[in-house]
Amino acid sequence: MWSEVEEVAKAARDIDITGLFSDPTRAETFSTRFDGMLFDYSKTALTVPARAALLTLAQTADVAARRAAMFAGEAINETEARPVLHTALRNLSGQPVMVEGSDIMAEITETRARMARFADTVRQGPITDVVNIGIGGSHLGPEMAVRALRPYHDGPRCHFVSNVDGADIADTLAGLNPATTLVIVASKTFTTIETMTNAATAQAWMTRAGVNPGPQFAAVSSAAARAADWGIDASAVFGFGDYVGGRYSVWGPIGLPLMIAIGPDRFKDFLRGAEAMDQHFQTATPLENMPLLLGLIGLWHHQGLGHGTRAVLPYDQRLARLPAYLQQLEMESNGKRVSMSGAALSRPSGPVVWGEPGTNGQHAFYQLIHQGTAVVPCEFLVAATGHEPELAHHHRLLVANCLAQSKALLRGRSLDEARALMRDAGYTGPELERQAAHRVFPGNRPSTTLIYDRLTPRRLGQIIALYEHRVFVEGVILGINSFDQWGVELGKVLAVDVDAMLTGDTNPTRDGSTAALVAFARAAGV
Ligand SMILES: O=P(O)(O)OC[C@H]1O[C@H](O)[C@H](O)[C@@H](O)[C@@H]1O
Repeated sequence: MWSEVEEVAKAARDIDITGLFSDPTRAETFSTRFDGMLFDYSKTALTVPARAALLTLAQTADVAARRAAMFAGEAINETEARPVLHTALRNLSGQPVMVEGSDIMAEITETRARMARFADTVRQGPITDVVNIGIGGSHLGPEMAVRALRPYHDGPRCHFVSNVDGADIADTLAGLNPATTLVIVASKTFTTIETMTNAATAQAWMTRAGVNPGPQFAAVSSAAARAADWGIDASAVFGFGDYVGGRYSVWGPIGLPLMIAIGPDRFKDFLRGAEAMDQHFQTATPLENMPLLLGLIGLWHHQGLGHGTRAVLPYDQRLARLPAYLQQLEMESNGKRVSMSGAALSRPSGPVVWGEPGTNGQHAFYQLIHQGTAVVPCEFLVAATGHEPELAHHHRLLVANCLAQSKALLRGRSLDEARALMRDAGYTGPELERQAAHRVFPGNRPSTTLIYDRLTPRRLGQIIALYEHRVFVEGVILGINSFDQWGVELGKVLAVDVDAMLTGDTNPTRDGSTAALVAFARAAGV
């Protein structure tokens, strides 16, 4: 299945990407547009035969059948025996979605309507601040989206607490008024130790201030009974089915802080954007299919060409948390070591994903991207226009920097160009040579750019859904289950054991390193 890709990848190592632009239609041939967005992947070493080999790979892995199975509610999350239906949360079409013979849409629609009523009430006051307590999938999505859509906020301020480190909740609650704060406890399982610890601390904070926490606590959870046991009124508990994975859950009740911040109508626009991407993913031809192409390019760079990481570089300060969000989405989904069957993988699974917004990253790690020894495929995202018309000159500079970076990665600077620079600066002889060597940029470094009109709720929905489906495409072709996360379990179990060591309730372990660290922490008064 991979042999053809391996062959074209071998040939691609000698390709000069700039040379590929001697074809004047390259930018058009290696890009695709959809609903206000242009995805340009022409600044990669992909050629027509290489792309064809990747498309064949997708065909052989039967991505289309797996995609149909996902949307149809088959239990494609095989290690947890569950369907994968986050897409149902944004299904506004009126079409049913069946799970084991019954339509789940009525429940989803009813919950969304309840959320909207709740959000409207909260938005009318006297609540001034909302604190979302959750971690992982119950945190990163709403935090990222709330920040991304700041220009659309017309509700109370939203804050997020995730870390079990008391510093997080202490810093967040400092300055908030318990009488006008709503706490949302967001946990799919309602057992996560960080979230339950923070929720109890928030409850005590309110009680200490003489405020009854009862009416000012809401819960978002699949475990409604546990939320009720915890004392949260059933009318303020919003549930979702276990067919929605944590890192795919921003579209439903986990998105409540976003709905409160921007209002139910705009939240619906956010869903509409994702729904449009779902349609596109299912119906667009392979050469126009943005998630399919993004997934194939991911595989091309990591499994094909062996680049170990990829950088996500949003030229958008409001997307500052997108890299963190994508780290969970991509690495928790595709950071696996066995295939669906349980057999060890014969090729690498998902790459390390990292990034920061531009232009900040330029003044930090872009040095390595341009001149380091590792090639880092870069995924740029940028809106053509911002939300501050009076600051349009800032935005133009932002766009210019984004496009300049992909151009610089592509063209680089040759030794001759560097020598000319040094000559102009007055250097001669061996010193000129030495100085010039430091100023060479190898270039020929691949990047893709997603450019869109502006970051509206709809666009954000499209972008997130695009990345979700990209992860799906990569996972199917790698033959792994992108929807479980067994790798996070062991550390949780051991944390309980180590906690008992820290309190002195059990003897230190035979692992000498941990024993020494525990002893140090105890001696310092942990
Ligand atoms: O929503 P919760 O049940 O509290 O889970 C929160 C998070 O913790 C787990 O450890 C998983 O790694 C994440 O996928 C999940 O989103």
